[in-house]
Amino acid sequence: MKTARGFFKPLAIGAPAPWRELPARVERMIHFVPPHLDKVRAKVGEIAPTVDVILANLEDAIPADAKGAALAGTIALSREVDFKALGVGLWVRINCLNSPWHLDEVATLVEKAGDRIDVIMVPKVEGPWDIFYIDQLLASLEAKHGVTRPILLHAILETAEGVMNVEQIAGASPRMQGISLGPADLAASRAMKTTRVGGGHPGYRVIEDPHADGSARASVQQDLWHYTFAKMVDACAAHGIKPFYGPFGAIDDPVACEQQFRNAFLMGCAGAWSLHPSQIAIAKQVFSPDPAEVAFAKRILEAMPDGSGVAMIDGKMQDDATWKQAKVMVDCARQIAAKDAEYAALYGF
Ligand SMILES: CC(C)(COP(=O)(O)OP(=O)(O)OC[C@H]1O[C@@H](n2cnc3c(N)ncnc32)[C@H](O)[C@@H]1OP(=O)(O)O)[C@@H](O)C(=O)NCCC(=O)NCCSC(=O)C[C@H](O)C(=O)O
Ligand SMILES: [Mg+2]
Repeated sequence: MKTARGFFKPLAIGAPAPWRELPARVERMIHFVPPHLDKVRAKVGEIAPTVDVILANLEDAIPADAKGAALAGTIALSREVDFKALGVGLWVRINCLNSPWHLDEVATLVEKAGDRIDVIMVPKVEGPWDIFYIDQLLASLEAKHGVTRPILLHAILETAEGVMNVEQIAGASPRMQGISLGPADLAASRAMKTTRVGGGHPGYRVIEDPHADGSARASVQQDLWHYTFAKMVDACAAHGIKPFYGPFGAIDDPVACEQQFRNAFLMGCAGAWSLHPSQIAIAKQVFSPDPAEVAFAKRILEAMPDGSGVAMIDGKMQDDATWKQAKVMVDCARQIAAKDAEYAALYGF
Protein backbone atom coordinates (compact mmCIF):
# COMPACT_ATOMS: atom_id res chain seq x y z
CA MET A 1 0.00 0.00 0.00
CA LYS A 2 1.03 3.66 -0.38
CA THR A 3 3.09 5.51 2.23
CA ALA A 4 1.40 8.16 4.37
CA ARG A 5 3.14 10.95 2.42
CA GLY A 6 2.61 9.26 -0.94
CA PHE A 7 -1.11 8.72 -0.47
CA PHE A 8 -2.03 12.23 -1.60
CA LYS A 9 0.62 12.57 -4.31
CA PRO A 10 -0.88 13.43 -7.72
CA LEU A 11 -0.47 10.42 -10.02
CA ALA A 12 0.21 12.44 -13.16
CA ILE A 13 2.04 15.70 -13.92
CA GLY A 14 -0.67 18.33 -14.41
CA ALA A 15 -3.38 16.28 -12.72
CA PRO A 16 -5.54 18.11 -10.14
CA ALA A 17 -4.40 17.71 -6.52
CA PRO A 18 -6.25 14.82 -4.84
CA TRP A 19 -9.04 15.62 -2.40
CA ARG A 20 -7.77 15.90 1.19
CA GLU A 21 -11.36 15.98 2.53
CA LEU A 22 -14.27 14.51 0.59
CA PRO A 23 -16.85 17.09 -0.53
CA ALA A 24 -19.73 17.11 1.99
CA ARG A 25 -22.72 16.01 -0.08
CA VAL A 26 -26.15 14.61 0.71
CA GLU A 27 -26.51 11.33 -1.19
CA ARG A 28 -29.67 9.63 0.10
CA MET A 29 -30.56 8.12 -3.25
CA ILE A 30 -28.43 7.36 -6.31
CA HIS A 31 -31.06 7.40 -9.06
CA PHE A 32 -30.22 5.13 -11.99
CA VAL A 33 -31.18 6.20 -15.49
CA PRO A 34 -30.65 4.33 -18.77
CA PRO A 35 -29.00 7.14 -20.81
CA HIS A 36 -29.55 5.42 -24.18
CA LEU A 37 -33.33 5.76 -23.86
CA ASP A 38 -34.13 9.25 -25.14
CA LYS A 39 -37.61 9.08 -23.58
CA VAL A 40 -36.19 8.49 -20.08
CA ARG A 41 -33.24 10.82 -20.55
CA ALA A 42 -35.60 13.61 -21.60
CA LYS A 43 -37.28 13.37 -18.17
CA VAL A 44 -34.09 13.72 -16.13
CA GLY A 45 -34.47 17.50 -16.08
CA GLU A 46 -37.75 17.15 -14.16
CA ILE A 47 -36.51 14.28 -11.96
CA ALA A 48 -33.14 15.79 -11.02
CA PRO A 49 -34.52 18.42 -8.55
CA THR A 50 -36.22 15.55 -6.65
CA VAL A 51 -33.06 13.46 -6.11
CA ASP A 52 -29.59 13.88 -4.60
CA VAL A 53 -27.70 12.04 -7.36
CA ILE A 54 -28.44 11.07 -10.96
CA LEU A 55 -26.42 8.09 -12.16
CA ALA A 56 -26.03 7.43 -15.89
CA ASN A 57 -25.74 3.66 -16.13
CA LEU A 58 -23.55 2.10 -18.82
CA GLU A 59 -23.23 -1.39 -17.31
CA ASP A 60 -25.71 -4.15 -16.48
CA ALA A 61 -29.25 -3.44 -17.72
CA ILE A 62 -27.79 -1.69 -20.78
CA PRO A 63 -27.79 -4.12 -23.73
CA ALA A 64 -24.38 -4.90 -25.27
CA ASP A 65 -25.45 -3.33 -28.56
CA ALA A 66 -26.49 -0.10 -26.80
CA LYS A 67 -23.27 0.65 -24.91
CA GLY A 68 -22.18 3.27 -27.46
CA ALA A 69 -25.60 4.94 -27.36
CA ALA A 70 -25.53 4.92 -23.55
CA LEU A 71 -22.12 6.63 -23.53
CA ALA A 72 -23.28 9.24 -26.06
CA GLY A 73 -26.47 9.72 -24.06
CA THR A 74 -24.41 10.30 -20.92
CA ILE A 75 -22.34 13.03 -22.56
CA ALA A 76 -25.54 14.62 -23.88
CA LEU A 77 -27.16 14.40 -20.44
CA SER A 78 -24.16 16.09 -18.81
CA ARG A 79 -24.75 19.05 -21.13
CA GLU A 80 -28.58 19.06 -21.08
CA VAL A 81 -28.98 19.41 -17.30
CA ASP A 82 -27.05 21.85 -15.08
CA PHE A 83 -26.56 19.40 -12.21
CA LYS A 84 -24.17 21.76 -10.39
CA ALA A 85 -26.72 24.57 -10.32
CA LEU A 86 -29.32 22.09 -8.97
CA GLY A 87 -26.93 20.82 -6.29
CA VAL A 88 -27.40 17.32 -7.71
CA GLY A 89 -24.49 14.91 -8.15
CA LEU A 90 -23.80 13.42 -11.59
CA TRP A 91 -22.37 9.90 -11.40
CA VAL A 92 -21.64 7.39 -14.18
CA ARG A 93 -21.44 3.63 -13.79
CA ILE A 94 -18.87 2.37 -16.32
CA ASN A 95 -18.54 -1.19 -17.48
CA CYS A 96 -16.24 -3.50 -15.55
CA LEU A 97 -12.49 -3.23 -15.97
CA ASN A 98 -12.16 -6.47 -17.96
CA SER A 99 -14.91 -5.43 -20.41
CA PRO A 100 -14.16 -4.23 -23.98
CA TRP A 101 -15.98 -0.98 -23.26
CA HIS A 102 -14.55 0.63 -20.12
CA LEU A 103 -11.39 2.15 -21.65
CA ASP A 104 -13.25 4.17 -24.30
CA GLU A 105 -15.89 5.07 -21.73
CA VAL A 106 -13.41 6.52 -19.24
CA ALA A 107 -11.42 8.32 -21.97
CA THR A 108 -14.58 9.83 -23.50
CA LEU A 109 -16.16 10.77 -20.17
CA VAL A 110 -13.06 12.63 -18.97
CA GLU A 111 -12.47 14.35 -22.34
CA LYS A 112 -16.07 15.42 -22.93
CA ALA A 113 -17.52 15.75 -19.39
CA GLY A 114 -14.57 15.65 -16.99
CA ASP A 115 -15.53 18.78 -15.08
CA ARG A 116 -19.22 17.83 -14.93
CA ILE A 117 -18.97 14.27 -13.61
CA ASP A 118 -18.60 14.00 -9.84
CA VAL A 119 -18.21 10.24 -9.36
CA ILE A 120 -17.40 7.22 -11.53
CA MET A 121 -18.92 4.03 -10.15
CA VAL A 122 -16.76 0.96 -10.82
CA PRO A 123 -18.50 -2.43 -10.87
CA LYS A 124 -17.18 -5.81 -9.72
CA VAL A 125 -14.15 -4.38 -7.92
CA GLU A 126 -12.09 -7.38 -6.70
CA GLY A 127 -9.26 -5.66 -4.82
CA PRO A 128 -7.20 -2.47 -4.41
CA TRP A 129 -5.41 -3.18 -7.69
CA ASP A 130 -8.60 -2.28 -9.59
CA ILE A 131 -8.72 1.10 -7.81
CA PHE A 132 -4.99 1.71 -8.36
CA TYR A 133 -5.51 1.13 -12.09
CA ILE A 134 -8.51 3.42 -12.57
CA ASP A 135 -6.95 6.03 -10.24
CA GLN A 136 -3.83 6.24 -12.43
CA LEU A 137 -5.86 6.21 -15.67
CA LEU A 138 -8.09 9.05 -14.45
CA ALA A 139 -5.11 11.16 -13.30
CA SER A 140 -3.46 10.88 -16.72
CA LEU A 141 -6.71 11.75 -18.53
CA GLU A 142 -7.50 14.64 -16.14
CA ALA A 143 -4.02 16.08 -16.78
CA LYS A 144 -4.43 15.67 -20.54
CA HIS A 145 -7.82 17.40 -20.62
CA GLY A 146 -7.21 20.02 -17.95
CA VAL A 147 -9.87 18.75 -15.56
CA THR A 148 -9.83 21.09 -12.55
CA ARG A 149 -10.74 18.72 -9.71
CA PRO A 150 -10.36 14.95 -9.32
CA ILE A 151 -13.29 12.73 -10.29
CA LEU A 152 -14.16 10.54 -7.33
CA LEU A 153 -14.50 6.76 -7.37
CA HIS A 154 -17.28 4.57 -5.96
CA ALA A 155 -16.81 0.79 -5.88
CA ILE A 156 -19.58 -1.79 -6.04
CA LEU A 157 -19.05 -4.61 -3.56
CA GLU A 158 -20.49 -7.51 -5.57
CA THR A 159 -17.97 -10.37 -5.66
CA ALA A 160 -16.72 -12.77 -2.99
CA GLU A 161 -13.14 -11.60 -3.58
CA GLY A 162 -14.23 -7.99 -3.29
CA VAL A 163 -15.81 -8.68 0.09
CA MET A 164 -12.62 -10.43 1.19
CA ASN A 165 -10.62 -7.30 0.20
CA VAL A 166 -13.11 -4.58 1.13
CA GLU A 167 -10.85 -2.90 3.70
CA GLN A 168 -8.03 -2.48 1.14
CA ILE A 169 -10.48 -1.29 -1.53
CA ALA A 170 -11.84 1.37 0.81
CA GLY A 171 -8.33 2.68 1.54
CA ALA A 172 -6.83 2.35 -1.95
CA SER A 173 -7.03 5.99 -3.08
CA PRO A 174 -7.97 9.52 -1.94
CA ARG A 175 -10.48 9.38 -4.82
CA MET A 176 -12.57 6.79 -2.97
CA GLN A 177 -15.97 8.37 -2.16
CA GLY A 178 -17.84 5.23 -1.14
CA ILE A 179 -18.85 1.62 -1.66
CA SER A 180 -22.26 0.09 -2.53
CA LEU A 181 -23.44 -3.41 -1.74
CA GLY A 182 -24.46 -5.10 -5.00
CA PRO A 183 -26.65 -8.05 -3.90
CA ALA A 184 -27.37 -9.55 -7.32
CA ASP A 185 -23.82 -10.12 -8.58
CA LEU A 186 -22.68 -10.93 -5.05
CA ALA A 187 -25.34 -13.65 -4.75
CA ALA A 188 -24.16 -15.12 -8.06
CA SER A 189 -20.49 -14.84 -7.04
CA ARG A 190 -21.17 -16.69 -3.77
CA ALA A 191 -23.45 -19.26 -5.45
CA MET A 192 -26.28 -18.20 -3.14
CA LYS A 193 -29.47 -19.93 -4.30
CA THR A 194 -31.63 -16.88 -4.81
CA THR A 195 -32.73 -14.93 -7.88
CA ARG A 196 -33.85 -11.96 -5.79
CA VAL A 197 -32.09 -8.55 -6.01
CA GLY A 198 -31.66 -7.70 -2.35
CA GLY A 199 -34.05 -8.09 0.55
CA GLY A 200 -34.81 -11.15 2.58
CA HIS A 201 -35.62 -14.71 1.55
CA PRO A 202 -38.43 -16.73 3.20
CA GLY A 203 -36.19 -19.77 3.32
CA TYR A 204 -33.43 -18.12 5.41
CA ARG A 205 -34.71 -18.65 8.97
CA VAL A 206 -33.92 -20.02 12.43
CA ILE A 207 -36.40 -22.46 14.03
CA GLU A 208 -37.13 -23.36 17.66
CA ASP A 209 -36.67 -26.84 19.10
CA PRO A 210 -39.33 -29.54 18.68
CA HIS A 211 -42.22 -29.29 21.15
CA ALA A 212 -43.06 -32.31 23.34
CA ASP A 213 -46.66 -32.01 22.24
CA GLY A 214 -45.63 -31.96 18.58
CA SER A 215 -47.15 -28.47 18.08
CA ALA A 216 -45.90 -26.22 15.32
CA ARG A 217 -42.41 -24.80 15.87
CA ALA A 218 -41.96 -21.06 15.49
CA SER A 219 -39.28 -19.82 13.10
CA VAL A 220 -38.07 -16.33 12.22
CA GLN A 221 -36.71 -15.04 8.94
CA GLN A 222 -33.12 -13.79 9.17
CA ASP A 223 -31.13 -11.17 7.25
CA LEU A 224 -29.04 -12.62 4.41
CA TRP A 225 -26.96 -9.45 4.11
CA HIS A 226 -26.06 -8.57 7.72
CA TYR A 227 -22.47 -9.83 7.64
CA THR A 228 -21.72 -8.10 4.32
CA PHE A 229 -23.24 -4.81 5.49
CA ALA A 230 -21.19 -4.89 8.69
CA LYS A 231 -17.93 -5.63 6.86
CA MET A 232 -18.59 -2.92 4.27
CA VAL A 233 -19.66 -0.31 6.83
CA ASP A 234 -16.60 -0.94 9.03
CA ALA A 235 -14.25 -0.68 6.03
CA CYS A 236 -15.89 2.57 4.87
CA ALA A 237 -16.11 4.16 8.33
CA ALA A 238 -12.48 3.31 9.09
CA HIS A 239 -11.38 5.01 5.84
CA GLY A 240 -13.75 7.97 6.07
CA ILE A 241 -15.80 7.07 3.00
CA LYS A 242 -19.53 6.37 2.67
CA PRO A 243 -21.30 2.99 2.58
CA PHE A 244 -24.44 2.55 0.49
CA TYR A 245 -27.00 -0.13 -0.18
CA GLY A 246 -27.36 -0.85 -3.90
CA PRO A 247 -30.45 -2.01 -5.82
CA PHE A 248 -33.73 -3.44 -4.61
CA GLY A 249 -35.18 -5.34 -7.54
CA ALA A 250 -38.77 -5.95 -6.39
CA ILE A 251 -40.14 -2.73 -7.87
CA ASP A 252 -43.64 -4.05 -7.05
CA ASP A 253 -42.88 -4.32 -3.32
CA PRO A 254 -42.27 -0.85 -1.82
CA VAL A 255 -42.79 -2.17 1.71
CA ALA A 256 -39.93 -4.66 1.41
CA CYS A 257 -37.85 -2.00 -0.37
CA GLU A 258 -38.34 0.34 2.58
CA GLN A 259 -37.35 -2.42 5.03
CA GLN A 260 -34.17 -3.23 3.11
CA PHE A 261 -33.27 0.47 2.92
CA ARG A 262 -34.01 0.91 6.63
CA ASN A 263 -31.77 -2.03 7.57
CA ALA A 264 -29.00 -0.32 5.57
CA PHE A 265 -29.68 3.07 7.20
CA LEU A 266 -29.62 1.63 10.73
CA MET A 267 -26.40 -0.26 9.94
CA GLY A 268 -24.68 3.05 8.99
CA CYS A 269 -25.31 3.44 5.25
CA ALA A 270 -25.70 6.94 3.82
CA GLY A 271 -28.06 6.06 0.98
CA ALA A 272 -29.30 3.52 -1.56
CA TRP A 273 -29.88 3.17 -5.27
CA SER A 274 -33.30 4.02 -6.71
CA LEU A 275 -33.98 2.01 -9.86
CA HIS A 276 -37.48 3.33 -10.50
CA PRO A 277 -39.16 6.70 -9.77
CA SER A 278 -41.30 4.98 -7.13
CA GLN A 279 -38.19 4.21 -5.06
CA ILE A 280 -36.98 7.84 -4.84
CA ALA A 281 -39.45 8.84 -2.13
CA ILE A 282 -38.72 5.65 -0.17
CA ALA A 283 -34.99 6.37 -0.10
CA LYS A 284 -35.55 10.02 0.74
CA GLN A 285 -37.77 9.16 3.68
CA VAL A 286 -35.59 6.33 5.02
CA PHE A 287 -32.20 8.05 4.69
CA SER A 288 -33.38 11.35 6.20
CA PRO A 289 -33.23 10.77 9.99
CA ASP A 290 -36.63 10.68 11.66
CA PRO A 291 -37.48 14.22 12.97
CA ALA A 292 -38.44 12.79 16.38
CA GLU A 293 -35.04 11.04 16.62
CA VAL A 294 -33.29 14.27 15.63
CA ALA A 295 -35.22 16.20 18.29
CA PHE A 296 -34.18 13.65 20.94
CA ALA A 297 -30.58 13.79 19.72
CA LYS A 298 -30.64 17.57 20.06
CA ARG A 299 -31.73 17.14 23.71
CA ILE A 300 -28.72 14.89 24.33
CA LEU A 301 -26.34 17.51 22.89
CA GLU A 302 -28.01 20.25 24.95
CA ALA A 303 -27.81 18.15 28.15
CA MET A 304 -24.02 17.72 27.80
CA PRO A 305 -22.69 20.84 26.02
CA ASP A 306 -19.04 19.72 26.15
CA GLY A 307 -19.88 16.12 25.20
CA SER A 308 -18.75 14.62 28.49
CA GLY A 309 -20.42 13.32 31.64
CA VAL A 310 -23.75 11.59 32.16
CA ALA A 311 -27.39 12.65 32.00
CA MET A 312 -30.80 10.99 32.21
CA ILE A 313 -33.28 11.90 29.48
CA ASP A 314 -36.71 10.30 29.54
CA GLY A 315 -35.32 7.48 31.67
CA LYS A 316 -32.44 6.74 29.30
CA MET A 317 -28.80 7.06 30.37
CA GLN A 318 -26.77 9.43 28.17
CA ASP A 319 -22.99 9.79 28.26
CA ASP A 320 -19.98 10.67 26.06
CA ALA A 321 -20.78 7.80 23.67
CA THR A 322 -24.45 8.67 23.19
CA TRP A 323 -23.39 12.29 22.75
CA LYS A 324 -21.32 11.12 19.74
CA GLN A 325 -24.28 9.10 18.43
CA ALA A 326 -26.48 12.16 18.78
CA LYS A 327 -23.92 14.28 16.93
CA VAL A 328 -23.93 11.83 14.01
CA MET A 329 -27.73 12.14 13.84
CA VAL A 330 -27.83 15.95 14.14
CA ASP A 331 -24.91 16.53 11.73
CA CYS A 332 -26.66 14.31 9.14
CA ALA A 333 -29.92 16.20 9.66
CA ARG A 334 -28.17 19.58 9.33
CA GLN A 335 -26.55 18.51 6.05
CA ILE A 336 -29.93 17.36 4.68
CA ALA A 337 -31.67 20.51 5.92
CA ALA A 338 -29.13 22.67 4.07
CA LYS A 339 -30.26 21.04 0.80
CA ASP A 340 -33.86 20.06 1.49
CA ALA A 341 -36.30 22.77 2.65
CA GLU A 342 -38.95 20.20 3.55
CA TYR A 343 -36.62 18.55 6.05
CA ALA A 344 -35.19 21.86 7.24
CA ALA A 345 -38.71 22.68 8.43
CA LEU A 346 -39.25 19.21 9.93
CA TYR A 347 -35.94 19.39 11.82
CA GLY A 348 -36.44 22.97 12.92
CA PHE A 349 -33.09 24.18 11.58
C1 LIG B 1 -36.98 -1.54 -14.12
C2 LIG B 1 -37.44 -0.72 -15.32
C3 LIG B 1 -37.07 -1.39 -16.63
C4 LIG B 1 -38.95 -0.54 -15.27
O1 LIG B 1 -39.28 0.38 -16.33
P1 LIG B 1 -40.77 0.46 -16.87
O2 LIG B 1 -41.24 -0.91 -17.22
O3 LIG B 1 -40.82 1.52 -17.90
O4 LIG B 1 -41.55 0.91 -15.55
P2 LIG B 1 -42.89 1.73 -15.47
O5 LIG B 1 -43.79 1.40 -16.64
O6 LIG B 1 -43.44 1.56 -14.10
O7 LIG B 1 -42.38 3.23 -15.67
C5 LIG B 1 -43.26 4.29 -15.27
C6 LIG B 1 -42.65 5.55 -15.85
O8 LIG B 1 -41.35 5.77 -15.22
C7 LIG B 1 -40.36 5.84 -16.21
N1 LIG B 1 -39.14 5.25 -15.63
C8 LIG B 1 -38.91 3.95 -15.39
N2 LIG B 1 -37.70 3.77 -14.84
C9 LIG B 1 -37.18 5.03 -14.71
C10 LIG B 1 -35.96 5.51 -14.18
N3 LIG B 1 -35.01 4.67 -13.66
N4 LIG B 1 -35.73 6.84 -14.19
C11 LIG B 1 -36.65 7.68 -14.73
N5 LIG B 1 -37.85 7.29 -15.26
C12 LIG B 1 -38.10 5.96 -15.22
C13 LIG B 1 -40.89 5.06 -17.38
O9 LIG B 1 -40.25 5.49 -18.57
C14 LIG B 1 -42.36 5.44 -17.33
O10 LIG B 1 -42.46 6.75 -17.87
P3 LIG B 1 -43.80 7.15 -18.65
O11 LIG B 1 -43.91 6.13 -19.76
O12 LIG B 1 -43.55 8.54 -19.14
O13 LIG B 1 -44.91 7.01 -17.65
C15 LIG B 1 -36.81 0.69 -15.24
O14 LIG B 1 -37.24 1.29 -14.03
C16 LIG B 1 -35.30 0.69 -15.30
O15 LIG B 1 -34.70 0.43 -16.32
N6 LIG B 1 -34.67 1.00 -14.13
C17 LIG B 1 -33.21 0.99 -14.04
C18 LIG B 1 -32.74 -0.45 -13.90
C19 LIG B 1 -31.24 -0.49 -13.72
O16 LIG B 1 -30.56 0.49 -13.88
N7 LIG B 1 -30.73 -1.68 -13.38
C20 LIG B 1 -29.30 -1.80 -13.10
C21 LIG B 1 -28.95 -1.42 -11.67
S1 LIG B 1 -29.17 -2.81 -10.58
C22 LIG B 1 -27.76 -3.81 -10.94
O17 LIG B 1 -27.05 -3.57 -11.88
C23 LIG B 1 -27.48 -4.95 -10.01
C24 LIG B 1 -26.27 -4.64 -9.13
O18 LIG B 1 -25.14 -4.29 -9.89
C25 LIG B 1 -25.96 -5.91 -8.37
O19 LIG B 1 -25.15 -6.70 -8.91
O20 LIG B 1 -26.59 -6.09 -7.31
MG1 LIG C 1 -23.93 -5.91 -10.44
